Amino acid sequence: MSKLILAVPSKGRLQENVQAFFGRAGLNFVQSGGARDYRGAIADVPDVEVAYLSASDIAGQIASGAAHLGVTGEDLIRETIPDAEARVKLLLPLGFGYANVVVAVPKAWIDVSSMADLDDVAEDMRRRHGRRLRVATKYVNLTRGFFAWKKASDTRAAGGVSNYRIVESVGATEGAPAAGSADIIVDITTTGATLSANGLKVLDDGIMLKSQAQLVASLGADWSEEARNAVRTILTRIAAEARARGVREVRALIDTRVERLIVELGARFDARAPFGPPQPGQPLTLHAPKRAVFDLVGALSAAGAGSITVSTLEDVFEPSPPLVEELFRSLV
Ligand SMILES: Nc1ncnc2c1ncn2[C@@H]1O[C@H](COP(=O)(O)OP(=O)(O)OP(=O)(O)O)[C@@H](O)[C@H]1O
Ligand SMILES: O=P(O)(O)OC[C@H]1O[C@H](OP(=O)(O)OP(=O)(O)O)[C@H](O)[C@@H]1O
Ligand SMILES: [Mg+2]
Repeated sequence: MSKLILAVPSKGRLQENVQAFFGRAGLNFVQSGGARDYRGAIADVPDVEVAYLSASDIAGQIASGAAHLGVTGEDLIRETIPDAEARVKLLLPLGFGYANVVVAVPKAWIDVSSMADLDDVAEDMRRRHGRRLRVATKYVNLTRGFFAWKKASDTRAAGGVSNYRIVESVGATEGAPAAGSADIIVDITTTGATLSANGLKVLDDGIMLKSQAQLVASLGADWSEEARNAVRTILTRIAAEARARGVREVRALIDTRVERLIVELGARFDARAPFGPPQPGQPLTLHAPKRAVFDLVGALSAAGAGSITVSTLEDVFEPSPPLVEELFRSLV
């Protein structure tokens, strides 16, 4: 019997958000031992082992199949797993951990603002000084891919950045140009404060990836019966919470031709009547996308509704949530 391994960040900027995200879905982590125990469980969901790891280790464990399910940054997934499409399934973007992976050069390079300009600089260095442009980064694979892609898609015959070499950097990458160990960098940024403090600027077309935290599943893990049941429970709760966040419940007392009205409101506002037409004298219950709520209220008023209430919901359980179905389809 093999449990579902759920890998979550043990530290860093994603950790708190991840705990809160699972908490909202009614999935509460319990640590089995003391705070130094890096394994845990989820209260009331059997057959789950929670593994507390660093954000970059999570990408590796999902790739290898050591973990079934995890949360980490898309930047780390794309960097660590070259054939990501074949090995992992990105299930849900989580709306936190936003950051861009960017190409940044010294602000002092005033006439360099695009990748094409950068290529000119690189070419110049090679011709005049016989050396290659040095790029400090920990995103080695993403950088190689982006620089080659730029080359392929550039309309100029000699476009792209070809004459460069990567200087691997594990920390304080932004300091590399000032320290003289590289000419430019590729790194992750959110506010841009660190780049700015180091006298660097992002190239206009230098955004390589817009990243955020993702819920990901491993396609290569051992998907035992227990693991499948556990993931179904977890994803069903997550889907119910996510669905609830996007809709509002609208209730209104309507006395005429409710069936036709339901069809019409469905077409106009994507509103649904999860419990069908009400008994006479009872209010109609609709679920509608948050953004359509006030238009829907207007339409209900126009149709003669008396009082109308709008409420938020905690969870909306659907018979077979797409999140669950999609994962099971790709596991086969
Ligand atoms: N401003 C940011 N800088 C860096 N990472 C960010 C930022 N905002 C969100 N992230 C996301 O958080 C992930 C993990 O970053 P974090 O700094 O929390 O990990 P870490 O604890 O530093 O890990 P490691 O020790 O392996 O570097 C990043 O890969 C990225 O997806
Ligand atoms: O654009 P900003 O908002 O300034 O954020 C970007 C900085 O934050 C991250 O470092 P972090 O604080 O995670 O430290 P680390 O290098 O130890 O991971 C990242 O590596 C950048 O250095
Ligand atoms: Mg960090």
